[in-house]
Amino acid sequence: MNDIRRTDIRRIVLCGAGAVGSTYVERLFELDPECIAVVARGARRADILRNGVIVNGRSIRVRCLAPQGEGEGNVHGHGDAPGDAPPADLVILGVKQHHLTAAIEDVRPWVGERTILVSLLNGISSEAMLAAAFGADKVLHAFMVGNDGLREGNATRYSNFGRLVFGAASGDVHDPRVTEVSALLERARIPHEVRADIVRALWWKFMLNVGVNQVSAVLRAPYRAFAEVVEVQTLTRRASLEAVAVARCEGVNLTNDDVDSLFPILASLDPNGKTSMLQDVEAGRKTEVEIFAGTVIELGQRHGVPTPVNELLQTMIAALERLAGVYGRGALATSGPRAP
Ligand SMILES: NC(=O)C1=CN([C@@H]2O[C@H](COP(=O)(O)OP(=O)(O)OC[C@H]3O[C@@H](n4cnc5c(N)ncnc54)[C@H](OP(=O)(O)O)[C@@H]3O)[C@@H](O)[C@H]2O)C=CC1
Ligand SMILES: CC(C)(CO)C(=O)C(=O)O
Repeated sequence: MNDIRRTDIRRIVLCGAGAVGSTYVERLFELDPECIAVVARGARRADILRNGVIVNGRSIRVRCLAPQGEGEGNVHGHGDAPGDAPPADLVILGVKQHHLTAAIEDVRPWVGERTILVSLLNGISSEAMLAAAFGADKVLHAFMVGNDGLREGNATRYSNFGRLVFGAASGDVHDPRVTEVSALLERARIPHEVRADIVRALWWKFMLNVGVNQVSAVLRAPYRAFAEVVEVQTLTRRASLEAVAVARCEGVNLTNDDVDSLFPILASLDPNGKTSMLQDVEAGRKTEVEIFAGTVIELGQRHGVPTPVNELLQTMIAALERLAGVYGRGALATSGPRAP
């Protein structure tokens, strides 16, 4: 399928150095400061140029590339403009879903014929968006599991890196792109797992996020609550079971046992850590509810499957977003979890 001659991955461009993306910047910069650069414009770019990417209290002075329209007359001066560099061997996307369309345009100058694209985004749609923009032959399917990154302002803290689960949609674990990315992750000490059933695995992560992220957001529940509070578990199960039901209608063989498998994963995370969606709610940011409840509801309508729990969660999360807009994020802040 892929007749382009492949060599080691040496040039990596990352767009979206937040809770998850910044942990890749950290590991890749440790491997070789020259191999990794981030792409950012405007205030994000100014912040990275001024402070670096901050992970576990350390400022990483990673190179910051300027997207199209940003380099020319750039007040900060020392970034690289799109024309300056050859295409990347690997482009990693670490933005939220609602920023993906803009991020795709921002990384476009660094995508060449042999570039591989990997999305760290949750949900089941980012790979299709990348494939539509750049061609399916460039995209590997991927997701993160077991990481507990917490972003405060522009700094990220984590205690568990987690692992990148990835593979080719074809299921070929010997696909040259898979082999190349595996070799890079090995060198950079980034835990990873190659899966032949990556499409099903991606849906499994989607099912997890539909339950865990949304319930955490409406109940302000840190990870420990999923082990300690039976009602939190019940609500999570009910939301995730609706994702299982629509997945099965789409020909993806998730089962009710898959829902049980998500709880041990949460038990391995920082007990006081928070899902990305709870972090968004507390920071007064837009959430990714459209790719979780929104997708379950849409697929439910298509297949005649009732999705009442996700409908309620969607309404509650939309209300939280509007409340933050109307009253300010202070009205929604919590003082953090209390130990039992
Ligand atoms: N946090 C977690 O534990 C996990 C998150 N995920 C998934 O990973 C994805 C990212 O989540 P997370 O890391 O939490 O999100 P964050 O909001 O912490 O990070 C996203 C980063 O991308 C930046 N960004 C957005 N658009 C651009 C752009 N065009 N150019 C450059 N930078 C940009 C944002 O800047 P700004 O803040 O200024 O908008 C922010 O720094 C989501 O899909 C999430 O569901 C998956 C597994 C775990
Ligand atoms: C699994 C979990 C909850 C943490 O890694 C996640 O994917 C998220 O916070 O978005």
